[in-house]
Amino acid sequence: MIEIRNLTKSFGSNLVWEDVSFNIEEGETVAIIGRSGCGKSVLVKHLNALMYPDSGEVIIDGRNVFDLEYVALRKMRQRFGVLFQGSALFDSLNTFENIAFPLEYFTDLTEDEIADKVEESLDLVNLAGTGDQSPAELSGGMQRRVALARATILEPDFLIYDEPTSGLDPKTSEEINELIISMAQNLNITSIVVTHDIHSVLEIAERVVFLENENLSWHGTVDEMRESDNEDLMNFITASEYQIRN
Ligand SMILES: Nc1ncnc2c1ncn2[C@@H]1O[C@H](COP(=O)(O)OP(=O)(O)OP(=O)(O)O)[C@@H](O)[C@H]1O
Repeated sequence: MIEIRNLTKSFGSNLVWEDVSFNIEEGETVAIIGRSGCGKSVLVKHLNALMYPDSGEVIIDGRNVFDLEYVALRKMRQRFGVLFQGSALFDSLNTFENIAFPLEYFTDLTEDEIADKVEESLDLVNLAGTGDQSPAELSGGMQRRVALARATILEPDFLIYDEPTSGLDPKTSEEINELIISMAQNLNITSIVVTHDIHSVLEIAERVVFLENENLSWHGTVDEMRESDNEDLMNFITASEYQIRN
């Protein structure tokens, strides 16, 4: 479990949010939603201490990540995978090499062991046989799947998705949503998804955290969100032009 306790963050005089507290339970998928610039990316960067708060704690397995020293911090960060916005693949490496990269860098596995793992991972994201293609040869959806294979190759406990469906057409977004669900189930990953895409939230998330006006304005289950009378939340959802009430 990840416990976020009373986090406050500002950059100079720009207060991003204050006193944010919520828990992320093991194995669940939590969506972090809110308007552009409300501090979603800044929040997830605190989970693995890529950013430090003004005050507050993030507790993983009983320890505050902001108190960890070099070796423990490195170990903790390796428990996180990140799917970056826009995939962020290395253009000069082919699909196989992109996925193998974390294994080459962080493990002592042999070339054969790495090859086996990469093939397995390609299979899991339905891209078997594409190892020698370059990112430029792949569609946007396929690139996202390669990035997902790379983000999960070290078998992380936690996976952060930064806008996983942005820039994709509805059908491809649907495929990515299904993959996020199957990754969570097959690899028993705890998923944290930053998104504007309410349709995606309804598909993949169990719980929702909504940031607004420098605060955690609302959080609850997806079912509770459908019934919520929180005005800011409803305005945000309405603005996304997606009807969640049938
Ligand atoms: N490294 C930084 N230094 C100074 N200010 C920053 C830094 N990173 C983010 N900010 C500011 O923090 C605020 C929140 O940014 P953040 O990127 O977390 O928003 P977001 O909700 O993820 O937005 P979007 O949906 O557009 O990606 C913004 O005002 C941004 O300018």
